Amino acid sequence: MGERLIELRNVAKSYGRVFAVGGVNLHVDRGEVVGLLGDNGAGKSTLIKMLAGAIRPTSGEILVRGVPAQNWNAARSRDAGIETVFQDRALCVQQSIVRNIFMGREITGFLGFLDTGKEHAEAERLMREIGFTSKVFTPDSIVGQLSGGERQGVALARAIYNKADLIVMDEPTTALSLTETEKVFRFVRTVKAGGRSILFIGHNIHHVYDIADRFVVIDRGRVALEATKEEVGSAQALIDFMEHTAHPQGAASFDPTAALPGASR
Ligand SMILES: Nc1ncnc2c1ncn2[C@@H]1O[C@H](COP(=O)(O)OP(=O)(O)OP(=O)(O)O)[C@@H](O)[C@H]1O
Repeated sequence: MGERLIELRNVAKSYGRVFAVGGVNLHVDRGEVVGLLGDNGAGKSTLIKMLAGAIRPTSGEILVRGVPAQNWNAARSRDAGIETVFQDRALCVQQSIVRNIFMGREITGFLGFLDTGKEHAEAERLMREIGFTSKVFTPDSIVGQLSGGERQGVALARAIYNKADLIVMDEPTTALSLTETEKVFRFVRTVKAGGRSILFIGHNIHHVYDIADRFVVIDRGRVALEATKEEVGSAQALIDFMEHTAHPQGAASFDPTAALPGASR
């Protein structure tokens, strides 16, 4: 098992009397891809916002490499090597690829002036590293002219430039074509091969099953299942489990281990 990069321990978040997340344990180790699944409103976004330091847990602990984090916020999350690629990808569509990659962390040279030559060379290196190359676009191409999958590439290049150890991808394949989804998968595999970790949030269970090593299913703010791919055995078993958790009357008589060949819990 790789180093424990991040751990949420018994973390809860409430808004007034509404519990968005109630007492969740979740961890990501180095070099693994964890799939985070759950219905609409299950609490996935709340969890990743807490990881990103965008919101604070109401209770519970966040541990970074085994050490409890103090005063957790967005800057500390970034410093801890966590980058979140949100659903809208938070890119400036009127700007070039190179400007988007280095936004807020520009490469400067003598007297603090922007070193555009170095930025271009570094952008090309990053794009090669994640297999994001093309005869059509260059680092100067405008992001608004790129496809959804290519925009994901820009967001990932930025995360890699920022030396993220954990990249949180919020529904990265939603609204992508098959070819583009395959590109995103290729990025994920390259990132993993480089020893980084991914937390992959998705609604398409087949996509998440294909790419993840371990799965965490959230249901109404709680962990309904945590299992490795080996334990789960098939995408269909995961679908069956999720259908039962979404229908509580079925869940009462549903034994997840029966639906998950090889499951140990
Ligand atoms: N700022 C907020 N104020 C009040 N309730 C909130 C707030 N943010 C989230 N919630 C509630 O918390 C619950 C979990 O929401 P969350 O957005 O985390 O779910 P999700 O799993 O990401 O859903 P989706 O897949 O639809 O994006 C929902 O019931 C939601 O209405």
